[in-house]
Amino acid sequence: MKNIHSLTIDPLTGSSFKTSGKYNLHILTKYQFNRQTINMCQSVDITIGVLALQGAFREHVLAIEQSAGVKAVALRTREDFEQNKIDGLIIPGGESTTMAHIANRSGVMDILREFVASGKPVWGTCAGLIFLADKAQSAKIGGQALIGGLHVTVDRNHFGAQVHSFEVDISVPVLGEKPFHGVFIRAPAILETGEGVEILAKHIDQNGKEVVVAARQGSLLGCSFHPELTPDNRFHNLFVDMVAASL
Ligand SMILES: NC(=O)CC[C@H](N)C(=O)O
Repeated sequence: MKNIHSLTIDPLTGSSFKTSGKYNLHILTKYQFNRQTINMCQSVDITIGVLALQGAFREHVLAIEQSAGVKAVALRTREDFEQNKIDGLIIPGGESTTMAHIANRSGVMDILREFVASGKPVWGTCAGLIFLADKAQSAKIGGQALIGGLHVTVDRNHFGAQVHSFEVDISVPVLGEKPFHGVFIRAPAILETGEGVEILAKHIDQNGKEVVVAARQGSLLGCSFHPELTPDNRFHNLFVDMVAASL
């Protein structure tokens, strides 16, 4: 059989590129196409910052650095933000009230708000989702500072206290057909979504109510659970694709 090359067509733009191998017509989802584009462009030089004030930031750094051509940097201080040109930012799980307290005390809060306003991709997981939300219910007495930007109302600890933490496979169509294993630890839920918010995943809560557990709004991504605590890198790949597409 003559040696021919694969022809991969992006279903959205119709553009195509050759890959080594045989001419077989692959129709990829936009997500898969981006993935292959990123993989092909190994020289893509992306730096993703992970807010490291508190919480599960190390796990995000490790997960991000499994993506070819992507560097992750832990950010704590104003100087860290000033000394690193970052293309995207992850706000990890932990305790949103603590993060807000430290961010305010260290002068990082306004940098975070400026970064969100810049339009560069930002991903909040669990406490990070709360931090990114415009509104938070069940906030601490006296209220807690939020970065804002994601037009949602979240309910802190929606699924209960630590002892009610759970793991469950959920459907996240944007990642493909295979369910994603969600690790919910004193997790929030999104109760209201505003303009421009795309719902990516839902879950039935302990009261039988369907709540949103993952959403995207332009360059902002949020989820109630902890993808960094699973070996499944699809959520991190989705975020890397968002960052790559924004460059
Ligand atoms: N795992 C987590 O990030 C928990 C979030 C925490 N319950 C909060 O309200 O900030």
